[in-house]
Amino acid sequence: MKQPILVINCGSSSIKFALFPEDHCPKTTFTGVAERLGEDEPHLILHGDPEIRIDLAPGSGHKEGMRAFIHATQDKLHDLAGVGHRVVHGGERFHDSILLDADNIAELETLSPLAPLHNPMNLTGIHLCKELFPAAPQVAVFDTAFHQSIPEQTWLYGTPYDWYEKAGVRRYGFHGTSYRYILEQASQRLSKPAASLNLLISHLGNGCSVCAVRAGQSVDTSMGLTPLEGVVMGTRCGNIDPGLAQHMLHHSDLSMDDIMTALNKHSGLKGLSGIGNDMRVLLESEAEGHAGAKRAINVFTFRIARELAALSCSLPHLDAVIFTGGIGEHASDIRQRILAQWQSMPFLLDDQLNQQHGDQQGRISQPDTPLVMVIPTSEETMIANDTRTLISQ
Ligand SMILES: Nc1ncnc2c1ncn2[C@@H]1O[C@H](COP(=O)(O)OP(=O)(O)O)[C@@H](O)[C@H]1O
Ligand SMILES: CC(=O)OP(=O)(O)O
Ligand SMILES: [Mg+2]
Repeated sequence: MKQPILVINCGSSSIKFALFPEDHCPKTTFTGVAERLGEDEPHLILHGDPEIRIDLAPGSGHKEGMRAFIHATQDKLHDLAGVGHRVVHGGERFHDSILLDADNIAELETLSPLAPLHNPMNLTGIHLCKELFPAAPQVAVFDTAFHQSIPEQTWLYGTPYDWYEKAGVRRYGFHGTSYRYILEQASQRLSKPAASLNLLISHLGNGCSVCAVRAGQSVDTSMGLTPLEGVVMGTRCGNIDPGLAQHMLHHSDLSMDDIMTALNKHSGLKGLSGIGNDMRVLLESEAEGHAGAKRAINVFTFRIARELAALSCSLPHLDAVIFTGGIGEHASDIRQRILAQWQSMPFLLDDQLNQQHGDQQGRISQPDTPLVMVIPTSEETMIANDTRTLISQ
């Protein structure tokens, strides 16, 4: 094989790895995932036939997961043409994907407090690859880049304006690489130019957000200054009253740091259910009558419906609602319950198509009702494409 491109997609609790051929080809040659990092039973899965599972030492985090992947696949990682990294927060400084150098890596370090569950891990990957593959150029692809088109009235908070001027307090939005991929896919599947499409896209993974795309551009999204704002997620609370933090400071023995950790890591589906953040487990538990699982799923689906309805405010009309991400792609019951919670819209799903996660085009709705689609995302494909483009310039 010619020189491959390695893609590293560091999420909050997982790392997805993919190896792509250097020439233009959307197919991966190899993929793997490190999961449950920093939690119980962290492990690495190398996809293929047979699939290989490697258990990591208890307490292993992103660095250990990445080292284990590179160790287990070193025979495939010779002569890399380049490495593409997902970087979640690009702040106001990075509007597009970049070739990494010492200066912009130093600038990236300053953005870590704005995405504490992500950017430090993204930088871990960048530093490790620099050490292990010193000859390979590295590229950063930002979640925030797709949301540069959001208008000021939407990205400003109602806080004192000098907080924005002095401290960069504004809404940025995330999961943009996924939204960019879904927009391209929707354009192909609907045979319409991307610039003509008005969409609501729901990226439901461990982190969850929704995005309004008007005429092919992001015009609103649910995440804000950090990936904590918006809908209820796996372990994150989503929108809350900021007064809640002071209330908890006075009515518990928690410090501000403890409260932030709770809002980021012990809230959402995990905090509401008391079981965990894995939607598969929650659906099974709910079916067995677990009250916490039912409560968590009800709050989760309602908050997503509410946010979708709020974002529809920016669209002249709606061409399609699209579900993606681990939950959006695989949990038919969750999709159905979200749409049922949006009472003013006449959504009508085709049960069979919903169960099978869409027809060839991805459609799950009945004819002559608002179009609803399921499209599997691939942030890795977008990262590989941008890496190819930047390293060949
Ligand atoms: N078959 C399934 N049914 C329901 N939920 C699923 C299924 N497969 C994956 N999920 C859920 O998807 C979520 C993880 O999504 P993913 O997009 O892989 O996350 P990440 O944010 O780490 O990239 C988990 O809540 C997981 O339970
Ligand atoms: C931005 C974000 O929440 O990413 P993830 O879903 O990978 O945690
Ligand atoms: Mg993700």
